[in-house]
Amino acid sequence: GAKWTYTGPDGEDHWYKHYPFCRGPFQSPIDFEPELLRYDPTLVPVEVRNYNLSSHEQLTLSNNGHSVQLSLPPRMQLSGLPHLYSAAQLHLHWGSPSLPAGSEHTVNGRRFAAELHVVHFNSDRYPNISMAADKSDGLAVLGVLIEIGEFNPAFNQFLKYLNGVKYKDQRIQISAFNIRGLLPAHLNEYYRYDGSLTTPPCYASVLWTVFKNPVTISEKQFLALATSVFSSSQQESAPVVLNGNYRKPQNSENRIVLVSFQE
Ligand SMILES: NS(=O)(=O)c1c(F)c(F)c(S(=O)(=O)CCO)c(N[C@H]2CCCc3ccccc32)c1F
Ligand SMILES: [Zn+2]
Repeated sequence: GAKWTYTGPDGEDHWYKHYPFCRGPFQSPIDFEPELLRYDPTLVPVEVRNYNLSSHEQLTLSNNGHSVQLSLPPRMQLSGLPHLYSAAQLHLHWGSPSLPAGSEHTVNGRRFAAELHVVHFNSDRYPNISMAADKSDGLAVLGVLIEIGEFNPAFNQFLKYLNGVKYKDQRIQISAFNIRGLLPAHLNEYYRYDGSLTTPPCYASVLWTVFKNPVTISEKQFLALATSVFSSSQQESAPVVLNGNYRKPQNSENRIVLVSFQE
């Protein structure tokens, strides 16, 4: 597809020119402002299956020029949602050293340092993510808000390999690890709403679950993420550092955000 970036002439305000859905309804991310929240006692804790991958297994870590992503096996599944969803990949959005606030979702206007997304597709209905990506009931993404604090050994299981994917289109095989360790301790408190991919093609195909409780990574881990990878390929003369790769909050259009917790 057409190239897109987070700033400049191909930045988010221009995405709609090649990707019309980016100007459509139900766009993500949004700001979780108090007036939109509605407690829903039927929201059960998210259940993850087979997230504890064996270190004998290998995963592909890659730099797609927009984020660093880790491929995930479809036997990793989500239950407790309207359908069974199988994992496809995880990736991150983060800020920059000068502006260490790069989460996509914000809470009452507060932007966190970074945000992890674990992308799943509706495996009750679709054979793979490509067939599911543009269907209204196609995807379910788990969002984990990240703030700077204690060192996080789980994130280091893939952050330690960033120098192997410095440039766009680089990919390496890494040892798998327990992906559950990247999520907050408790999966019972979350925001739930119908939204979209936060990158082109912006399909309104995502059931979002953003956990209320952030996780931490250390300042050093954040700086490694914010300074180690480039959106440019190795061949290009001028390296362009990849950071600030978050879309700004979209119009919530009076959408209700269900919450599984009471203040
Ligand atoms: N924030 S977000 O909305 O979760 C989100 C991203 F931000 C993001 F960059 C990606 S991407 O890395 O694939 C770059 C462009 O789509 C995805 N890809 C998903 C959805 C699109 C189809 C597809 C196919 C295979 C694997 C993953 C995906 C994405 F879902
Ligand atoms: Zn994302």
